[in-house]
Amino acid sequence: MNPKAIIKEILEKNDIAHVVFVGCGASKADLYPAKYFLDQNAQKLSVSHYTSNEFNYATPALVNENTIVITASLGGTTPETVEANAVAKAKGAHVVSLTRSEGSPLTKDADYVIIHGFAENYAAKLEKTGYALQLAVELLNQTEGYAHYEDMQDGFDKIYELSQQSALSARKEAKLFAEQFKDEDVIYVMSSGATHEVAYSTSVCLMMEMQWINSGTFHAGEYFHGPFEITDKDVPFILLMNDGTTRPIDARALTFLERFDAKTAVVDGLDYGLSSIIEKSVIDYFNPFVITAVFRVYAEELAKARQHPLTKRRYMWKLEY
Ligand SMILES: N[C@@H]1[C@@H](O)[C@H](O)[C@@H](COP(=O)(O)O)O[C@@H]1O
Repeated sequence: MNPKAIIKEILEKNDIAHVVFVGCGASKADLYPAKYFLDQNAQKLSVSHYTSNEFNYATPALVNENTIVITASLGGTTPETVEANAVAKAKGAHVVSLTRSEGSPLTKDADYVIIHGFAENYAAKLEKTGYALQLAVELLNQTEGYAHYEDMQDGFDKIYELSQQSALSARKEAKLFAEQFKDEDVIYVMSSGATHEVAYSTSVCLMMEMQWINSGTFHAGEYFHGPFEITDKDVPFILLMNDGTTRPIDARALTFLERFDAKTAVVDGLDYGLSSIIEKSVIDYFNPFVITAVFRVYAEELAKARQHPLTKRRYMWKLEY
């Protein structure tokens, strides 16, 4: 079933007052644009976003038959996300799960399953984010109404191709980035708006997990409330810049980084032509797609330059924990 039909069917059963997004690591971060969209646009729906075990151990009181719980797990086996489905179902919530693994444990307690791509190309890696956002848009439109619904549909029609092409065009810049940053012991990552948790997953997954590089991450607005004290010549930062409402937040951070000659890699939605194909009314929500696709190429080049494959682990899938 597609997101529109899923939301329609749920609304035929119950009124929906709450939506809760649940996942771990990149799968948590990939749900963030949908949460951000609803935060920005919903007048009545309440919205929250949890790492799975926080949801399991401290389940919010509002999880009931008037709640949709949207979970995501790429492999469909992350135990705490599988458990989140059981917790949500036991409370009577409507459970929608996003995974690329048909028949995986995650699907057991899910009322609805959406299977997404991943490995096929750079665009496929964005499908999880896209389906979550589509579910959010449908929920808003079918409950409260949403004035820019058509602009969003148009965006969904175009964003995958743009992101794929953007990633393919980024190889040269990515190689430069890799050469410049390959010997760094620590790299800080920041962004704002719907891209805020792309910065988070870039830091915790691509830097720490997949490259074993120390990293910290914070909202670009928070940079001025602590982190900027470590800014100095050649201190390494990655700034994921949005082409949209929160650009002034990112730009303010960039100005400060440049003022003190920090070593700054910028991936900017503006450079990839987002505004030429996406309506201004909804552009904020599509920045994470293009920036995620482009930064994947940066991470691949960093891995090559450091001779540390993105797949290398010492604990994950090797130990019980
Ligand atoms: N690099 C990934 C994480 O980013 C991922 O989110 C987590 C959970 O995996 P899954 O999405 O399969 O639940 O596993 C690894 O850590």
